[in-house]
Amino acid sequence: MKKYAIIVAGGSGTRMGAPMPKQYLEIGGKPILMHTIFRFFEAEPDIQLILVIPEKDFQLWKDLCLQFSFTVPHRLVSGGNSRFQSVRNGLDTLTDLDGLVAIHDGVRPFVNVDVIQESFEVANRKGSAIAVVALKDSIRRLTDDGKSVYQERQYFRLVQTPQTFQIQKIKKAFDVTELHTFTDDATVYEHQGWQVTLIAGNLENIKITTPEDMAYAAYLFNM
Ligand SMILES: Nc1ccn([C@@H]2O[C@H](COP(=O)(O)OP(=O)(O)OP(=O)(O)O)[C@@H](O)[C@H]2O)c(=O)n1
Ligand SMILES: C[C@](O)(CO)[C@H](O)COP(=O)(O)O
Repeated sequence: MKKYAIIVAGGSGTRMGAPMPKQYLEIGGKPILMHTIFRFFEAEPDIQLILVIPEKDFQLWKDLCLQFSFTVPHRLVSGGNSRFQSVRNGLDTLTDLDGLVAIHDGVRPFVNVDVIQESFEVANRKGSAIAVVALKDSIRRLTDDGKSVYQERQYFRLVQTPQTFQIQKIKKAFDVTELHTFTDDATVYEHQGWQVTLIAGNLENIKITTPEDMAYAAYLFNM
């Protein structure tokens, strides 16, 4: 069973507000994206890696690979205007319908190797494997009339990536879905009437989003 990973990094990082898209910012002296790609290579050395970035950044990325002597094999695919479209562009390049694909945010460099391996193992058996973590805080739901309602947190999970699937199914789900407002791949899959399987993610697997996350990421890197 062949394994693929689509690393989506086609965003512009508006919430980070940095001079360049956050996926190219450095942690521990190396661009975030290189740490992320390396985790997948470490977990599955035979994996086929697909990196989705804006076409205008292809040269920048190639220059960074030279500058940092980054030699993990991967191929580049052009990003789209939304995360959904970037994932779809990556999936469109996959022809091996019998394989498995992990879809992962380029800005989650602290994913555990164990989580990646388990996601492939579970997706092979069940069709999908979605990394999630339990909440530590209490939560409340806001209502339209300006109030809030207590929620039982044991029924909730924070959803991370990787989200790993049998290629045939996730390709079909993305092909037939016209609504592009889904915020993750599990929801696109589920929209076909297929139930997703959850696996335990790791708490450090944060999505680097805002400037405070950079300081926390530096701390996690040095742990
Ligand atoms: N058109 C897009 C938008 C997002 N992403 C990727 O999806 C992941 C999660 O998105 P997010 O954290 O929201 O990244 P940005 O869109 O860059 O951030 P922002 O919303 O602050 O602009 C990131 O790795 C991002 O690069 C993508 O591949 N293509
Ligand atoms: C896919 C994701 O990281 C799961 O938590 C999240 O939905 C991405 O959201 P974003 O708003 O595109 O960053």
